[in-house]
Amino acid sequence: MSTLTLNAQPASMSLSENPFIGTLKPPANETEEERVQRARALQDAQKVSRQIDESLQETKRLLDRRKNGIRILLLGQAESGKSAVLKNFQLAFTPNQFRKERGVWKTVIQLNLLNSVKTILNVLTDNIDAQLNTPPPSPGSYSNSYNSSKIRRLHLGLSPLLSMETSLNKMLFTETSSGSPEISLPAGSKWKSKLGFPSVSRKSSDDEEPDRLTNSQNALISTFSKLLEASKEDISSLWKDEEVQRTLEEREIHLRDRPGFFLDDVDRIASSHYQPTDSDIVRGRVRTVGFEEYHLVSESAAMKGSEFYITDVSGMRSSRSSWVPFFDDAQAILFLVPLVFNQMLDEDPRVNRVEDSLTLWKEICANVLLANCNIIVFFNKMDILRRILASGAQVRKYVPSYGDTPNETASVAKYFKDRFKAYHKKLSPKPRTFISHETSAIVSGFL
Ligand SMILES: Nc1nc2c(ncn2[C@@H]2O[C@H](COP(=O)(O)OP(=O)(O)OP(=O)(O)O)[C@@H](O)[C@H]2O)c(=O)[nH]1
Ligand SMILES: [Mg+2]
Repeated sequence: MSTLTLNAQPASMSLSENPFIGTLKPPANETEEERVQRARALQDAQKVSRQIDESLQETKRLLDRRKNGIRILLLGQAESGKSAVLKNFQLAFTPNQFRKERGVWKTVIQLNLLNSVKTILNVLTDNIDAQLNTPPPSPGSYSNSYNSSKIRRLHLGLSPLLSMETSLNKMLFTETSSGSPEISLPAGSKWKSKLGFPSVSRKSSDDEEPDRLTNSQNALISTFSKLLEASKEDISSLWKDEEVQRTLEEREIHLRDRPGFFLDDVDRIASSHYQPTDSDIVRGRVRTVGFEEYHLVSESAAMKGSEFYITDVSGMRSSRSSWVPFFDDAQAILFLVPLVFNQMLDEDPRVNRVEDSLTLWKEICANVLLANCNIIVFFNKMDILRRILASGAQVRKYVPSYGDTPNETASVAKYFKDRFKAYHKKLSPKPRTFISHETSAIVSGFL
């Protein structure tokens, strides 16, 4: 480290030769008072010099330690599963630390659950509006069990919970510029500190420690949980209602494939005594804003002392230019590609998710800063791909070049793998091996 050796004082240099301290030499005709002042200034200067030396030593020690660790950068579009992979690393290498955070996920997961409820209510309300504006094809042909008065009653019943959800989101999370209804995480794990759990990340795009929640804010969280419990039956019957399921199907809204889906577990999650499981935490959705680096020191005896430095970033299109400073340091990049060929980007509903991943992939492959970096592709969300294909969706409808290739999981995965591999070969500045895995990052323990 040239800057370290340039700034450090050579051991052979005496204090009086030090140019910094040398300016404190006694002037001619110095009075006693001036001499005392100068001695004090000299002592202060020596103290500062020692502190600088110590901090340089500490920086060097940390840099050496970091060099021996495994430095991983997680990349991929928003919702590709980067934070889910990070949580899997935590679960695999630092399970005790991971489980200590269990409590802070309760509120997040309960808010995720309510987000799905809001989506259903919005769809039903839109549906009723549409029916009111269009006369039925034949009298009585709309037999909607969730008619407008039922929806209004449901809205009314859930309104204290919904308004409390708005307050909680404001209190704990960041509003995104995309206007997304999802909860967003202000630069990593700082929200966990708010909820009383000390941050474990090394550095992030927001290093300010937030204030802990006040008693009244904690009371709000606990009231929210109790209100949710009181609404459990309403939520459960809403989700199980056949008419609701049919409406969602007609509108092609597949809630199970969306981030933070917990409606199949209402009874368990909407209980005030609910404790999230490992799998719940991995599935919990909080959109990453900015970046955060996590330092993991393996807790297992087999890998004792192994260290990982994992950087998790936001995958939003508007955030991707801020990834570049991390390229220099990364030893390995895990590049997440969710194979959800029938989904569009939230940020731009005209852009297909897999096409966006391919565009991003080409840029990453061609980047000269990453010429020596190992890049591993995780073709993620394989469980969702299987569900999409089982529902009968045809790949060629969304990706015309797929043509008449069989519409089944293995063929679809191979087709996309071949495309990513071809660009990797064509665009890499130097030859390197293409490595990929098919993953479902919500399956805890997949690593
Ligand atoms: N079904 C399924 N869900 C997944 C999988 N991987 C991630 N998810 C879920 O998809 C959602 C988005 O995952 P995240 O890990 O938050 O995505 P991200 O890439 O960190 O997204 P940003 O922070 O917005 O950049 C979460 O609710 C995850 O639980 C998967 O393989 N299968
Ligand atoms: Mg994330």
